[in-house]
Amino acid sequence: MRIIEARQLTKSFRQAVKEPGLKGAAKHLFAPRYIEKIAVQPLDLTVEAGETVAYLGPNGAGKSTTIKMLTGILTPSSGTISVNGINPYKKRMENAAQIGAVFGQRTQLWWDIPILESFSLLKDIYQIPEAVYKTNMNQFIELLGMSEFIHLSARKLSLGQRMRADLAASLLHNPPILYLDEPTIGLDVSVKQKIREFIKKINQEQQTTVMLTTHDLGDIEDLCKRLIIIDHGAIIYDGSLKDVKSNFARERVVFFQVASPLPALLNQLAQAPDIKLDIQGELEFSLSFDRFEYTASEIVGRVMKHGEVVDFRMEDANIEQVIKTVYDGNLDLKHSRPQEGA
Ligand SMILES: Nc1ncnc2c1ncn2[C@@H]1O[C@H](COP(=O)(O)OP(=O)(O)OP(=O)(O)O)[C@@H](O)[C@H]1O
Repeated sequence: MRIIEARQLTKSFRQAVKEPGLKGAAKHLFAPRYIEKIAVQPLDLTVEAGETVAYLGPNGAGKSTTIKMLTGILTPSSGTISVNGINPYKKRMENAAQIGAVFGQRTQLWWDIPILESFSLLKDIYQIPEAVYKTNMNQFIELLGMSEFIHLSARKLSLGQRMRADLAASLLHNPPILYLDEPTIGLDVSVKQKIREFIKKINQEQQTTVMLTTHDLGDIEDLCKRLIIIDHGAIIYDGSLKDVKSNFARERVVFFQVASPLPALLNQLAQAPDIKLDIQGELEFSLSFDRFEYTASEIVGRVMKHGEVVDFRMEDANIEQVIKTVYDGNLDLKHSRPQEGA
């Protein structure tokens, strides 16, 4: 079942153009100038119930704007959205009842009252039946290890404790959809693990649909079967973590062991601008190259023309580098192509 469906969704903002300094501010006051910033281009997005999706992209790509439209905080400039059959910006209250959301720095807990009382207020706001509330509370306190801080106010909690309390708060009303913004940022390894296990359990047991933004490869590997990458407001990739590597990992390294030194070849390669030579020993060296420019067999063939190759092995850029490239905004789409053979 399709739980989130957006068609040709766009969002533009009017941004003020101001010259720097006092003079610029004064000029803007009398003759304001604006440009239209397209944050989201016509975007089609479908998420099935029970999926866990990582929504990634560099700063300013349009992630928050999309999520804000899905949660009903922002009205789209054009296009349609249906979240569990509801138009989120027209029926904001109804939409709020069916989603949970944890947005990084902002908390939905009351700063100065004990967590337990915040939960109790949320129970009233969402009109959660007593039995559901009790079951969820007990389960969340245990799974997220919250018993030692449940009587403290949000103000007194560490970041990891507050994140756990926020996560629990967002799920008290059993929403079928959960939006998470950087759920493990700044947390230590054991808290990260707890949070990931909790999200996984909720997803598996209750079929909660999860959509999250994260810089953490561990979150993606542990939780998300599907990745959507957005850049300049448009979706540039939608698929698995494994396939993102074959689409975007550019660097490939081949390590060689040769029977005798190959000075002519090495001299020639040292001058090639697009192949990087790294000498490890008299008979061992590696060549790094762009796999969208060369195939590994071309590289191995070149070396074999000059002498006997005893052994060679290949390494691709790791997935961590690919995710870093996503966030640096350096994915080269022109050259991206499906997985090639060696
Ligand atoms: N309220 C606003 N007014 C004007 N421009 C905005 C507004 N909100 C977002 N933008 C612009 O829209 C573009 C997309 O921003 P958005 O916050 O969606 O990106 P993002 O992918 O979430 O980035 P980040 O990872 O930095 O949070 C940016 O160029 C941003 O400057």
